This record gives sequence, C-alpha cells and structure tokens, in this order.
Amino acid sequence: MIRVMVCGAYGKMGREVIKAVYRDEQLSLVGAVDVKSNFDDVGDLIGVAKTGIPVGNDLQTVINETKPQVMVDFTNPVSVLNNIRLAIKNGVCPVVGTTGLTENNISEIRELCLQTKVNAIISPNFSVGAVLMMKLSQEAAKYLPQVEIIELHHDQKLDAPSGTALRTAELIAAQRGVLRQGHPDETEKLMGARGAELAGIRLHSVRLPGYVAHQEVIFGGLGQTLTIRHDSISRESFMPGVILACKKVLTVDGLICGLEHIME
Ligand SMILES: NC(=O)C1=CN([C@@H]2O[C@H](COP(=O)(O)OP(=O)(O)OC[C@H]3O[C@@H](n4cnc5c(N)ncnc54)[C@H](OP(=O)(O)O)[C@@H]3O)[C@@H](O)[C@H]2O)C=CC1
Ligand SMILES: O=C(O)C1=N[C@H](C(=O)O)C[C@H](O)C1
Repeated sequence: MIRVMVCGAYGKMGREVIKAVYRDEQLSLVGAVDVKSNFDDVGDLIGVAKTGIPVGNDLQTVINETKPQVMVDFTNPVSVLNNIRLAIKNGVCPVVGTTGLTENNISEIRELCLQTKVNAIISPNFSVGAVLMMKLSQEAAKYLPQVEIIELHHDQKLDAPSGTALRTAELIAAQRGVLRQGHPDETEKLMGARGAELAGIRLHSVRLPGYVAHQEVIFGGLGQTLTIRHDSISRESFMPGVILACKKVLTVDGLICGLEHIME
C-alpha cells in the first residue's frame, strides 16, 4: 500500500481525489490538508462515516503525524510551490495538478528532485482525452500550421489561460515555430479582442457557470478547418490519471512533466 495525502482537500478537485484514493486498493489515504479545515475527518468531506483519517490545516503537521509517501496537490497557483518544496524537503513525492507554475519554478523543482532523490510528477491535465488532444494537435500542426485555441472553464477558475491551453500552444510552437497569423494590418478595436498570444498562436479563455473544463484547437487551411475538441464533463475524468501518477511516482526518475510520460 502506498501512503497518500491530499492537499486542497475542500476544493473541487481535492474532494474527488480523496474519494478516488480512498477507494483504491493499492493506495492508502493517510491524511489531507486544507487551509479551511478545522481538524475534520475525511469522512465528512466525502459523505461516509468517520474514517479516523484527519484533515489538518497545516501541511508540515499533517506530514509529521501521518508519514505519507505521496502528496497530491490541487490547491492554487499561489500555494503550490511552497507545498512542493515542503513535501520534497520531508522526502514526500509530490503529484501535482495545480496549474500556474512558471518555467523557473519547474527548473527549481527539477533541481530539488535531483539533489534529494525525491521524485515528482506534475501534469497540467490528468485526463487521457486532453493528453490525446494535445498530442493530436501537435501532429496536425505539421500539416495545418495556422491555429487558434479556445478554452472554456467554470467561472471559479483563477488562472487564464488554462495550463492545458498553454501546454497545447507550447507543443504546437515546438512543432511549427513562431508564425505570424491573421492580417498583417489587423487592429483590435477593443483591447484583447484577438486573445493572448504565444509564438503567434492566439488563446481565448471563456469563463461561465455550467462548464467544467473544455478546449477546442482550431486549425485553418485552404478551404477547410479542422477542430480537435476535448470535454471534461465531470472531474472524474482526471481521476485515473491522478491514481496512476500516485502509483508511479515512487519509481520514476526525478521530475516528470506530463501524464503522457507515464501512460502505458
Ligand atoms: N491537472 C489537472 O488535471 C487539473 C488541474 N486543476 C487545477 O487544480 C487547481 C485546483 O483546482 P480546484 O479544485 O478547481 O480549486 P478549488 O479552489 O476548488 O480548490 C482548492 C482548495 O485548496 C485550498 N488551498 C489553498 N491554499 C492551500 C494550501 N496552502 N494548503 C491547503 N489547501 C489550500 C483552497 O482553499 P481556499 O478556497 O480557502 O483558498 C481550496 O479549498 C487549479 O490550479 C486548477 O487549475 C483542476 C482540474 C484538473
Ligand atoms: O481549473 C480547472 O478546472 C482545470 N485546470 C487545468 C488547466 O488549467 O488546464 C486542467 C483542466 O483544464 C481543469
């Protein structure tokens, strides 16, 4: 049994991860953390009887008391880096879905993993469908290099563009390079009308109640368009990826970025 704790326990993802880890036969849920917790029991969060598994509000205390091997983090872009640093310092392997880590942050984490021999897995998206969407988009960009991305999320999301949209744009840019798209003389009559830009790729973020997590990658060519679309219609879509990462993180080599690198 691999001993797992979950950080961000009261959140939309945290609750779902707690349920998934609690039900898995090879994982043992030993504790959880949320800044809002008042020393609750995990059972209160997932609607089962008392489990005896604590939800604390301080990561170091929960690590000391529950001795986890793996920390799953779904918190927010402000908290995530310190949680990772603390986990690694304590010999706990992070599995991170929280978005917003910069390239510098990733370099620091890679270095920490190297120095301490503690592994970590970070993925901007843990759903298999989204990983395929990114892979297929990179392939399509070989033949249809002009592309824009529209990502659509629930209106409680803190970061824009989404981590998935950014990663998709980076993969496409790695394939086709920087490309100026649209009319050379185009102007924005309202600032932001053409979206954000990465290597010439325009990214558009929609935030509305009703959505979970969705993305369209639209390619345009002579007389044709190709749309690759992925929809997470529930947060269950991320759970097989998170569970797989919890099982693999103890035996990978250092820091792994992207679910695709551990999928069989
Ligand atoms: N990689 C993937 O597949 C996916 C990634 N995500 C990402 O995961 C992150 C979380 O998403 P979501 O669950 O929707 O967000 P929520 O806001 O619903 O949940 C985050 C929870 O973490 C708590 N929290 C904040 N700081 C800390 C801390 N230092 N220690 C413990 N708990 C803390 C928050 O408390 P409070 O509200 O008081 O701040 C909140 O309860 C986002 O970055 C999102 O983009 C989401 C879905 C899939
Ligand atoms: O905040 C979310 O909900 C999600 N965040 C991740 C992202 O920013 O890409 C993954 C997924 O899109 C859901």
